[in-house]
Amino acid sequence: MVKVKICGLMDTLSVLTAVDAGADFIGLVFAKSKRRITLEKAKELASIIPSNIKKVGVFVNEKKEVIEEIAEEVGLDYIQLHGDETPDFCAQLSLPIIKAFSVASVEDVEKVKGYPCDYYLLDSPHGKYRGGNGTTFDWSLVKNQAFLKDKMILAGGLTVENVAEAINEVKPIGVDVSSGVETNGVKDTDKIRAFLLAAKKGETNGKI
Ligand SMILES: O=C(O)c1ccccc1NCC(=O)[C@H](O)[C@H](O)COP(=O)(O)O
Repeated sequence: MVKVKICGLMDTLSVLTAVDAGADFIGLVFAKSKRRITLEKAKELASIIPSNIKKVGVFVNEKKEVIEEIAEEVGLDYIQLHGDETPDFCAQLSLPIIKAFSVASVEDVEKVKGYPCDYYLLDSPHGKYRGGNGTTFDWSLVKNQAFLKDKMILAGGLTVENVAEAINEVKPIGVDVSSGVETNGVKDTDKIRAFLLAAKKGETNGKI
């Protein structure tokens, strides 16, 4: 079954809803964003996430020492790098890595090759912030690419309305959402449940 990451959670009710509705990854944003949370809040939210659900810390061009200190304090399972981090930088981190890439061209997809990481999060080109902008990209750029198959988390503008279509068309190993489960910029528990239901019903690439 496809894995689902719900990103940018900032409050207890949203976290408990994502946990109850079957999320596989929960993303906590430590980068410049309207969804950025403090270290204290992150520790509080992390403490109510069961260990089978992976806690992902999202960073943009952050120092290795800062990432490692936050990861240790919060108990992160994955580091999501959403900036211009190099393959060398990814290799230096001791935790599992999700590397995010903005996809607007075939060349952008080619850049993914050679990155040492556990998952590639393929996202739309960034807007005001490096992620979480709620826009889709051309999925045809990333489908039928053998080298992406086992590691691809599809992101960018996914919603309850388009997530099943996205899964069927692209066949990623996972999907990620932030804006699509919000109402007026705030996480919406009904949308979190509906998204997880729609995503988990979608087809998979048979690898999970
Ligand atoms: O979500 C943010 O505010 C954010 C800010 C800076 C860097 C990354 C950020 N989010 C990372 C994510 O994984 C988002 O879920 C992803 O970009 C998709 O967002 P959306 O298009 O809003 O579903």
